[in-house]
Amino acid sequence: MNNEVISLKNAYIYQKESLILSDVNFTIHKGEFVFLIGKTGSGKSSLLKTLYADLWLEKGDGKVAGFDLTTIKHKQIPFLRRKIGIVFQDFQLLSDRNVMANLVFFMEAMGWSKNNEIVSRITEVLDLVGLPEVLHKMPHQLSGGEQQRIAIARALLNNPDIILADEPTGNLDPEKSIEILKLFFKINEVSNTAILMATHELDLIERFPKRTIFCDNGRVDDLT
Ligand SMILES: Nc1ncnc2c1ncn2[C@@H]1O[C@H](COP(=O)(O)OP(=O)(O)OP(=O)(O)O)[C@@H](O)[C@H]1O
Repeated sequence: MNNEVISLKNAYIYQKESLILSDVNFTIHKGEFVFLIGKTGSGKSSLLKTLYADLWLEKGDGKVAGFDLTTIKHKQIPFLRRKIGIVFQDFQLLSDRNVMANLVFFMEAMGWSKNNEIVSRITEVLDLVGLPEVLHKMPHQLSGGEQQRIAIARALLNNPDIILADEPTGNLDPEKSIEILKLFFKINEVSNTAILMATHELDLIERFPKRTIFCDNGRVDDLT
């Protein structure tokens, strides 16, 4: 059985006409945890955006969760996104509604319709991120670390094949960053979801060594 969730072969990553990364080659399998490191501006976000089809893969081959990035049609992108959980640095919760309404909004957009299934999945993911009691809180009533946990819960709702996390600890202090990283390790272990986490915080990687892919000078090296 092919258990690849990401595969890039001779891929070239562009932002409009600018070539950002050349000849990118790596594969990530189901259940792997991988760091994506590189300085600011080295192309980590551009690479992740290509993986969730926010940028087109114009040259080379790429597959994510069974979708071919070179031939994917616009109308298939929501189906690709259902197989990927995306976590951003700035959490991106809807500030005008509570945690429950944030998660319900996302699930309805993703096609969930049965109330009992929605409620039971929300309970499961909030338990998994260690925040079962915050359903009725507004985002501004939560700390940064808690908001990021809710964003991670949201990313887990569809039981994705992989989570793509773009600097998820970038807005958090060192102690909270480690808590979030440990939460990703737990999710990776418990649900066997692959995780690709972009960071420029080398101290995190030194402390918790894992497979690491490195963006530098327009190239990507698999350091493992
Ligand atoms: N929307 C855009 N249009 C044109 N160029 C862009 C765009 N977004 C990013 N770039 C350029 O692409 C290059 C890579 O940026 P990218 O954001 O992918 O790097 P990064 O490693 O994620 O950095 P950071 O950690 O600061 O987000 C940079 O030179 C940046 O200026």
